[in-house]
Amino acid sequence: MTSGRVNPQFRLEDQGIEGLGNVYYNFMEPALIEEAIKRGEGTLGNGGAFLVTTGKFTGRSPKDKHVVKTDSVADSIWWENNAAMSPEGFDALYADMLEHMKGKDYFVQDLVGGADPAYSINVRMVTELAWHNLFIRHLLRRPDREDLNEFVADFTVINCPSFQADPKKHDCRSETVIALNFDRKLILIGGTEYAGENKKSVFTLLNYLLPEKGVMPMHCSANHAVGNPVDTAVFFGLSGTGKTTLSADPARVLIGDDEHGWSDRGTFNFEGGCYAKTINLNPEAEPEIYATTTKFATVIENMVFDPETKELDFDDDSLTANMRCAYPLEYISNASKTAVGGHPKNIIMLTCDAFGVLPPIARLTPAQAMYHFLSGFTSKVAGTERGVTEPQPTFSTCFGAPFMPRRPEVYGNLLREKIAQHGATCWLVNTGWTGGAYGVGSRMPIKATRALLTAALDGSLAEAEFRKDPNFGFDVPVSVPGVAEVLLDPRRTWDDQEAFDKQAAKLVQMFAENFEQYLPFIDEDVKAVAIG
Ligand SMILES: Nc1ncnc2c1ncn2[C@@H]1O[C@H](COP(=O)(O)OP(=O)(O)O)[C@@H](O)[C@H]1O
Ligand SMILES: C=C(OP(=O)(O)O)C(=O)O
Ligand SMILES: [Mn+2]
Repeated sequence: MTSGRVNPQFRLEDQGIEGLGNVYYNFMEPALIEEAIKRGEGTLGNGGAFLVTTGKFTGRSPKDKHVVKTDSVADSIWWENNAAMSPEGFDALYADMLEHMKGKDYFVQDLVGGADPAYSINVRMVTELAWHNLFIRHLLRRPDREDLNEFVADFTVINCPSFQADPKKHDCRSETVIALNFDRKLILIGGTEYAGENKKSVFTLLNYLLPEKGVMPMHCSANHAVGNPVDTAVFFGLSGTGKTTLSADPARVLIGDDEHGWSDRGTFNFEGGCYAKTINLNPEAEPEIYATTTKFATVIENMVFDPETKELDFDDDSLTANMRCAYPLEYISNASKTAVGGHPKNIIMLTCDAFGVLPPIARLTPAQAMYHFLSGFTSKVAGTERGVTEPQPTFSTCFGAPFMPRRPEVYGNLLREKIAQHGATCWLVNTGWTGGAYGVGSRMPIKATRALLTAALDGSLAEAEFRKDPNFGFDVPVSVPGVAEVLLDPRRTWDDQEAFDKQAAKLVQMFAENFEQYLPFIDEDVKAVAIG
């Protein structure tokens, strides 16, 4: 039996996917929740939120993600960063997955990635879980209902958590698999229930496709000034650095919280929703995101709650530190209706420095911006990736290495050209530790980060007095209204200043060692600002 709305010429059977049980096409939120509850996938929460747990996998499995090594992509994929799968392995994987799917019910959402129609792709998401269908309906962009009658997918994603891959037969690493095949226009996901794999696999796809069209794909959030989309800011950052938190600024219009493109026409969100961390979510510091946790159909993933009152416990990380809520963009009251913005006037590179060495804000020259973009220094926070249980320093190039199929210089050069063309001002913002490293100091207060960002974005910070940082060579403001002066100089926040100097020297050394790999590819002016 099939139900729902679908292009009669583009059913799963037309794609060669046959023999399934019931197929539910493009169900809307209430019907998806009914189906999910019927199947015991989760329970209803306050305000009609939907509460789920995901079992063993509560974060991404980057090591289980593979790109299929077909002739057409063999020369353009950065294989040192993307595990290969043979075309034969993929064909066997696909055949076995289709066999496994036989007789089972599936949910289909026909969606769009990219708010600018000039650069968007149609994505069909086929999911075993009704709530995954709800999740991805929030996260990607929903076409008008009437347009579904003509929808044809450019790419299809099949997500089947109950399927277990066979490393020998399928040329993968474990029973969990995420396999991207650019020739077959297919992404197969098996053996994990973590919802983030759905959205990040589409992101990876766009990161491959868009550079060929001259569009810079970015792991960043974005917002613009009220009434003035030309005044756009983007916030690059690896998971946990504050993209979602800091872009939801009540004084600005939210374009999106995670993935954007920068074309000759300006910036555009790839997505139509947000995926926020809820650990220690505080209604005073983050009221907009907090409010979404009791809105209809918001997906609450891996949060502990009181079975009687369904009150969520924001401090209980016993299931994972990576507990999340997923909601459509419009649940943030000041979100953009179009999800597009201008050319970024300001580019913020967020880092979460668990060493407590980097200043809370620094102004970067274009060459320094390129240096930090390629370096991508931050700490992985607990939970988002399997096996990470406390902050772990890492260099994740382009602030998103797990999602970058091409070589870093492809993205670096594109960004460089666009910064030069549009004269964007670049900043490095540390949302990590102050007053000592992780274990001694504490996380930068959100209020201070917000005040610094406000000053950077409204132009007042440009007027401040700056000092040159002795370790990194960038400009650091000496004082900013509304922020304790001592915070601006990390060395002064440490009790033991010699210990700071040692830690700083160690970090400079780490930067230098990591950057060696980029030296053959970069311009002289970037080489000149390379530290260490
Ligand atoms: N100074 C700060 N700036 C931004 N986030 C902070 C800060 N201090 C603590 N946090 C917390 O860090 C986390 C940042 O996560 P999030 O915004 O979801 O990052 P991302 O979207 O980049 O993955 C949130 O849980 C937020 O409450
Ligand atoms: C969903 C994710 O993104 P982020 O933490 O950047 O919001 C993720 O990394 O799994
Ligand atoms: Mn985020």
